[in-house]
Amino acid sequence: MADIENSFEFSSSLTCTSLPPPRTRIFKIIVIGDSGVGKTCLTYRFCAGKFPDKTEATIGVDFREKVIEIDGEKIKVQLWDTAGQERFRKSMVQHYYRNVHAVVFVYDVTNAASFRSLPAWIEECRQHALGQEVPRILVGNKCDLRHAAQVSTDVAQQFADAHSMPLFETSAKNPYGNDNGGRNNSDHVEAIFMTVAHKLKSQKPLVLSQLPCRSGDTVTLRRQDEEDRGTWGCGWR
Ligand SMILES: Nc1nc2c(ncn2[C@@H]2O[C@H](COP(=O)(O)OP(=O)(O)OP(=O)(O)O)[C@@H](O)[C@H]2O)c(=O)[nH]1
Ligand SMILES: [Mg+2]
Repeated sequence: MADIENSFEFSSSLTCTSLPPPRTRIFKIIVIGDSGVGKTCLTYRFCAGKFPDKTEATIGVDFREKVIEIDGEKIKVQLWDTAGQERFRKSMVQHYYRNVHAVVFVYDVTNAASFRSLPAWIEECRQHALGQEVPRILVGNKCDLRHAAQVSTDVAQQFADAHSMPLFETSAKNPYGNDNGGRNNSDHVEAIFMTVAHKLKSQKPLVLSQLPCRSGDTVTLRRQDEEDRGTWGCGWR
């Protein structure tokens, strides 16, 4: 864990004599929700492009990364796939919420209890001082099992509206949703995470303030948001 946390540290200077090495912004997105809702499958689907053959309950947290390109900038989307089971998460929880850029709440459309748990997950975010400026989205997973749905889109949409979150319904297994009465109304997993990344990029444009320098001098690179309110926590590699 220490290594991962250290990797977020921002190297604040470079010399003028050499070109700056290419840096990649990292967007840390945590994925939370009850055990079994499909967090591992969703993150795997986005990063590996397929549904995993088999999953086991996540212990602590798993990390998955994917480099995407938006408007010519390469961005590393780092998904923190957290454990839904309390016994597998309690020692790790404080690490999840450090320097988070966005939160994805997941419920299972075929499991009403997982939907009813959402206020508790939102409360956990609040307890870890996650500000309102951190984008949140709500994802109803397993839409391929639409025939077994226990949570209607209308009810989920009302909840999402009440918490100012966009709602996406999807299936990590079959993003095209051909078991939903013939309609193709699932959001694509890829599109969901790309939407979050676009939002983060537009919210936090990269602004470098560079002091005048002579050859060999050290210049300071500062992110706009660091100037705004300390550090936003966006890592670089
Ligand atoms: N039909 C269907 N099954 C899914 C889907 N996503 C996940 N599953 C199944 O749901 C079960 C749980 O999926 P996981 O991704 O391991 O769930 P999780 O939220 O990571 O669970 P924890 O790690 O315990 O928190 C597995 O058997 C998956 O195969 C989906 O979109 N459709
Ligand atoms: Mg898991």
